[in-house]
Amino acid sequence: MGYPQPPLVPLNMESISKARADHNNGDAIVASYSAWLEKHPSALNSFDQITSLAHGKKMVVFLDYDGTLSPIVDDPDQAFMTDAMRSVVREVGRRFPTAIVSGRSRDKVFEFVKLNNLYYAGSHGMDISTPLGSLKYENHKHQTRAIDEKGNDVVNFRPAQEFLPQIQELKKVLQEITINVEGAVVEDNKFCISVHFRHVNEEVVGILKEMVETTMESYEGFRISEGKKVMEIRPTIDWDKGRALQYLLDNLGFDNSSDALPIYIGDDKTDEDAFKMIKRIGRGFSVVVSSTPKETKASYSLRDPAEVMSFLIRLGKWKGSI
Ligand SMILES: O=P(O)(O)OC[C@H]1O[C@H](O[C@H]2O[C@H](CO)[C@@H](O)[C@H](O)[C@H]2O)[C@H](O)[C@@H](O)[C@@H]1O
Repeated sequence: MGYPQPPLVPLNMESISKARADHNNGDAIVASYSAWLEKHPSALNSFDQITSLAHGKKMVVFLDYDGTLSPIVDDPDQAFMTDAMRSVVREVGRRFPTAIVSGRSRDKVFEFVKLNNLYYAGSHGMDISTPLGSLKYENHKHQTRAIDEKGNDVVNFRPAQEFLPQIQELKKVLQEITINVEGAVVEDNKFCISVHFRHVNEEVVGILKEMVETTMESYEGFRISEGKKVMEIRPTIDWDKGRALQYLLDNLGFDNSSDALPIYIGDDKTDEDAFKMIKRIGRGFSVVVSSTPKETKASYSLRDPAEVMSFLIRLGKWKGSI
């Protein structure tokens, strides 16, 4: 008795050449990613090299949130990190000074991460809160003492504070002009605003961008940068994620700052400012999270949040073993 035969699929020249093209395209993508990896080697494969350079130094860990600790998802309000990732970050925070540096408002990113043993820099670094007594300099012009929601004495660093009334007004204007653009979402990130277009019809995205750009022409002192299907609007002050990294690094009270070695992991354009800062200060490690080749100043790479988690697990174990 013979085995049942699969139905015969009729092949034509068109389907054969499409399959060949897909195959060749796949090969080309793999080849270009491999070429990119030569320039930005995997931080996992380079782990021993990283830790040997970090030996005897005080490593300080900086982590972006969206696309780094949580995968990019359709709804910004649902960008949860897994409990497993949270445990790993908690462990890292126990072993190294660790900061979350996000474009989100500080409150919102804290709601996602929910860890008390970390530092938080929200609004692209324009909102940093640190426990009173933890900083070397507590008389910076943008610092104010406050009591946080949990009743702790903290030092808030908010270099864009004076822009707050304008940002609130801007939020309302942006909500009004985008109200009829199906899928557009305006997100309040306290010292900056995100206009999301992930769910806007592709043919309308250009019009939306133009509307936002035209509106912003009447608001001096603001800039627009573009992230993943999002326009990020923030005050044009000399402050970004790189400056936030520098502020924390200089201020966390390391006796000899040349011993402090930053490692920054992030996936988006605004993280490039932190990669540039690491280059400028001439020590530390910059790691871009990307599964496709892209222009970056980062030295190392990781493909996705799953690889970020594997890397952080190894980092924690390494510190525990020395
Ligand atoms: O600095 P980050 O922590 O990476 O924040 C950058 C932006 O992240 C969020 O938007 C991005 O992630 C969303 C959830 O995965 C996704 O839906 C959206 O398309 C992405 O652009 C956040 O909502 C923005 O406000 C941040 O500016």
